[in-house]
Amino acid sequence: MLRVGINGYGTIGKRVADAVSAQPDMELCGVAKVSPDYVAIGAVEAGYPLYVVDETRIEEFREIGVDVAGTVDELVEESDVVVDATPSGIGAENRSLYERHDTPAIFQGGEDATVAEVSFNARVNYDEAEDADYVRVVSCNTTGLSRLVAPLEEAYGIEKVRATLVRRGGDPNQTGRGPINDAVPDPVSIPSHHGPDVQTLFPKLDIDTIGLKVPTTMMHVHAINVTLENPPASEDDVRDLLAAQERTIMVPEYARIDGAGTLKDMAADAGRPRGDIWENCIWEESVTLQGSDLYCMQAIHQESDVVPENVDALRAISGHLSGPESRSLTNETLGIGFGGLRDRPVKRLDTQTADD
Ligand SMILES: NC(=O)C1=CN([C@@H]2O[C@H](COP(=O)(O)OP(=O)(O)OC[C@H]3O[C@@H](n4cnc5c(N)ncnc54)[C@H](O)[C@@H]3O)[C@@H](O)[C@H]2O)C=CC1
Ligand SMILES: O=C(OP(=O)(O)O)[C@H](O)COP(=O)(O)O
Repeated sequence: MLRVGINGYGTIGKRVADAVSAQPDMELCGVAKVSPDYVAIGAVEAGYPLYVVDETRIEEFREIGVDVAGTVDELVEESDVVVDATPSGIGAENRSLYERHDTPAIFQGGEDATVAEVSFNARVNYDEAEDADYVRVVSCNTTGLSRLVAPLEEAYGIEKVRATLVRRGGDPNQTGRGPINDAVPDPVSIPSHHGPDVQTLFPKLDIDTIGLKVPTTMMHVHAINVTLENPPASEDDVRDLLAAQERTIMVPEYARIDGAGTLKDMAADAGRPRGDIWENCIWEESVTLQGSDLYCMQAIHQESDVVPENVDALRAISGHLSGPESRSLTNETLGIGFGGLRDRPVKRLDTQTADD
């Protein structure tokens, strides 16, 4: 049984805690939190031992009826591996804490690549994490790009990737975030951090990324052009290749899903926890081949696509299951593969009787 501690219990931390709890080979030792608030109450209601980051605030937790199991130091000592899901930059500061206890750690994509020995995606380089003590799961957009690049690179070879990332302005609970009524180049300089980040997984890949932020909390949306070295005969071959990927959903035209909002609505209807969508959602109609240029658009749920990657990173770093075994166990326990759509035929609306 792998004993896992979560340091930083926010958007990513609470989802990883739930995912770890669902694994038959893992035990959640507890979660560490800074402030006594509704999220702390939720952790205790979920039955997770709660540890405090700042010892002087223990009484504040007790005042709102939250039992404290100990300090973050104790959590790190008790854990075989820690998932650090603290805000960008704090993870790097925490590395000395993990070193002091000789506890391996998984960091998140908000940290620089230098925080860990390996930047990680379960589909791309699971085996590289096996000898590491410190691993970084790449950011949500980078995870989404890498899941798309991996099968295309293997099947056709890639000459060049150009991707425009329309990034959600903030998460639903980030009330202080903007933009409110704007579309903001972010960053205005090119490339955004995502291209170099994808290269931490694919060092030889030629990729340019451009980012901008828009006022939505739903999902990120990517518009992507990949120049293939050996393009297939038809774009249906690409659709079939992408449909066969474990953490990809092809969104068919007949489902009439016209945007990120409808995807989120479907996830809620399907009863997914928090309306999460762990998979890349690629609009089937957007997959277009013009000579060797492939185009497509995909939506990435920023709050959840890295969650299965964290679970696999935990197994990779502890070395007790192979990549395929870990991915398949993670997919099965979380329910990855979207209810109604995952196993449906790839089919265009114009081949059906239009009733609309
Ligand atoms: N939210 C997103 O869309 C995604 C975030 N990430 C990355 O995941 C990491 C965490 O991001 P979020 O979960 O969004 O942040 P968040 O702000 O929702 O959660 C971070 C939590 O850590 C706590 N915290 C702050 N300082 C701490 C400390 N010293 N020790 C322990 N806990 C501390 C905060 O109070 C908060 O509860 C970042 O590196 C981010 O870039 C990666 C993919 C997607
Ligand atoms: O990892 C993320 O995005 P990113 O891949 O654009 O860095 C998350 O959506 C967090 O992004 P944020 O830095 O806008 O909070």
